[in-house]
Amino acid sequence: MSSSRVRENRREVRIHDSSYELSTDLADYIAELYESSIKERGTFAIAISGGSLISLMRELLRPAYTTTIDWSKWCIFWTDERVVPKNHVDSNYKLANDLLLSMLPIIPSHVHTVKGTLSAQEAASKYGYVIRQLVRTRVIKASRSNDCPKFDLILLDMGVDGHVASLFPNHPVLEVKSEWVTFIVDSPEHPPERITFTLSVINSAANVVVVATGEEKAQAVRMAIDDVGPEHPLLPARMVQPSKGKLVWFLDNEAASMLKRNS
Ligand SMILES: O=C1O[C@H](COP(=O)(O)O)[C@@H](O)[C@H](O)[C@H]1O
Repeated sequence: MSSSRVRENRREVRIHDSSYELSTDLADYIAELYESSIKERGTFAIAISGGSLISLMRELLRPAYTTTIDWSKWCIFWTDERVVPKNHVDSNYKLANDLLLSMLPIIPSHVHTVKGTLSAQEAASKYGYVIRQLVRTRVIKASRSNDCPKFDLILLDMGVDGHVASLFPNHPVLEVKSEWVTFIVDSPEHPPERITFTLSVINSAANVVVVATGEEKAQAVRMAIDDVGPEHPLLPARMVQPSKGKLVWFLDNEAASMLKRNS
């Protein structure tokens, strides 16, 4: 059992030998951030993504966490959602609910889902409004340097092409700075209609985690972390650079296999 960590400024890269070790470390890290948020302000505002992240988070279902965490303090949001009904197989909410949330005593009104029955534009605007209200009532902190929400933790799962949330490489959505939540109707990956946090919101968080596992993600991990490939300047994973917060990458050996420090 081994793992390695490289820290520089406010970025850390954790590389694990197995997905079991990765998920254990991830659960410990989430629990640590939960504790410090509770001490600081009594609430934990966490935004989750879809994809393989959710299976990796299932370590939180172990009694070590279920019995020690006060789940009533958790407020859950989505970094992105596909514009489909909540019971649709493509729904990020359904994935998280089926594999994780339904097994935890989280207060239903603290689970802030996206209305997938509206148009993408309406769903994004409504979700932005919900977040605005919760910033006003201090459920979510506000950033001091801009007017953005400052989530206690944003959990991203990087796709093979280097996308995070529903921010895709070289897509005009990467330029949206004035909105907190925006929408796309031409996602390169199915389904086409999605809503997503903008980079402004992601980079205003107090803590951001990016998870990537598997050899097929190694190239994008290299481009994002080693900052190579100037031919792809608009790689979303590389654009995740919290302005004041901390960024931690959680990788397995396969995803880390092309990193400079690994060769
Ligand atoms: O479409 C999406 O994909 C990513 C990554 O998914 P994976 O299957 O490559 O792990 C996900 O994090 C994002 O939230 C989602 O909407």
